[in-house]
Amino acid sequence: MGKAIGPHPTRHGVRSLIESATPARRAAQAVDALRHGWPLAFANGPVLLPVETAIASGATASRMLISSARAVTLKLANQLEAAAPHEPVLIRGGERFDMSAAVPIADPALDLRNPLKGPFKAEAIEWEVAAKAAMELARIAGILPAFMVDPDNAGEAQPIAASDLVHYADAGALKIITRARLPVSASDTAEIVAFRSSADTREHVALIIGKQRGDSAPLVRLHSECLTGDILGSLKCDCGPQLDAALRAMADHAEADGGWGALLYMRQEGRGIGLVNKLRAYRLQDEGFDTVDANQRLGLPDEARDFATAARMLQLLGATTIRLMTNNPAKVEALEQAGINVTERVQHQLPDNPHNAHYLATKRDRSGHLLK
Ligand SMILES: Nc1nc2c(ncn2[C@@H]2O[C@H](COP(=O)(O)OP(=O)(O)OP(=O)(O)O)[C@@H](O)[C@H]2O)c(=O)[nH]1
Ligand SMILES: [Zn+2]
Repeated sequence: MGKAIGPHPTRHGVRSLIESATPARRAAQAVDALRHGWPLAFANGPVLLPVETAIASGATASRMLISSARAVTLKLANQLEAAAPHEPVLIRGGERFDMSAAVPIADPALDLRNPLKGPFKAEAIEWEVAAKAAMELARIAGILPAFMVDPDNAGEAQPIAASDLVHYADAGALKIITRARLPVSASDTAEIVAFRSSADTREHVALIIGKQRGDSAPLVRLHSECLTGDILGSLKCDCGPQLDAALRAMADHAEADGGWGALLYMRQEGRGIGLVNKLRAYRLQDEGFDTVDANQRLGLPDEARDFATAARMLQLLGATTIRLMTNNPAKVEALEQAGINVTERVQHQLPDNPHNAHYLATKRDRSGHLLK
C-alpha cells in the first residue's frame, strides 16, 4: 500500500490516511466525498475539487479538468492534440477560475443561458490515470464530470489512488442478505431477495416468481432502475411497461408450465449515470439531442451499467442457465462473459407512444437493440 503514496507525502496528512485505509474503503470514501462536494487528493496526481457539488464557494484554480465532449463544446477541439480523443482535458483560462466561472464550464444545461467565457487553452496531462479515474468517480457519484485542479481554499481533501476503483466495482463482494414472501399484483406467491455489497452500498433486489427448480431455466428480466418510468409512469421511455409485462410473463410461465422467473431490479439509474444526470440528459433531449448524444454531451458514457453484478446475483440465486427477456444483445453478451449461460433471448418489445418513439428508434439505430 505504501506504493500508493503521492508526490506530496506530507500534504495535510495524506500519507497517513492513504496508508491506513484499504483500497475499497478509499474508493467508497471518494464517491461519498464527491457527493458532499469535498476535494479528492490523488496519489500521483493533483487535488481535484468537484465543481457541481463543491461546498468551498471561495475556491479558485488556474486549471480545470473536463470531459473531451465538454472541451469540444467549449471550442477547444482545435487544441485537442494536447489530449487523447475521448480522454479528459485539462484547460487553463485567461484568469483563475472561481466558482461563478467554473459552474457554466461544468454544466452543458447552462449553455443557452451563459455565453461561454474564453479563451481557454488545453494543456497536456501528466497524470492521465488519475484524470480518468476522476471522471469515472464522478459518474459513479452521479455528478457532472468537471473539477478544479489544485485549487486554493478547497478544504480538506480525501485521499484516493486510481487503482482503488476496481475494488468499488468488485461484484464478488455481493451477498444475499435476506429473503421474504412478497405478494405482488402479478403473483401472490412471489418472493423478494435482497443483496448488499460491502464495496458499493446500493441495494439490489430480485423478485422470484413461481417455484424455483433446478431442472428448468428461469425466465429472467434484468431491469435497471428508472424512477421516472417505474414509479412516475414516464412516457419518455419503455421501462414501466417492460417491468409490468416481464412480471406478467413470468407469472403466466409459472402458472401454465410450472416454470419460474426472476426479475433483477438493479439500482443503476439512467444506464449507470444516476438520476440527476439522466434528468440533465432529458433537458438536452428537449434541445434536440438524442439519448446517446445527450449522455455524451454531458461527458458521460451512454452505457455504464455493471452487468457483472447482475451475473453475480444470478449465481447467488442458483440461476446460471437462463432465458433472458431483452431486446439488447449487449446484455446477453455481458452476462455470458460473466459466466451465465443464456439459452434463449426472449423478445421484450412493448408498443411505443408519441413520447418514446424517437428514443426507441435511437436504441434500434445507434445502440444495437433488436426492435421491429
Ligand atoms: N441516460 C439515460 N438513461 C435512460 C434514458 N431513458 C431510459 N434510461 C435508463 O435506461 C435504463 C433502462 O434500460 P433497460 O430497459 O433495462 O435496458 P435496455 O438496454 O433498454 O434493453 P432492454 O432489455 O431491451 O429493455 C434505465 O436505467 C433507465 O433509467 C435516457 O434517455 N438517458
Ligand atoms: Zn425508463
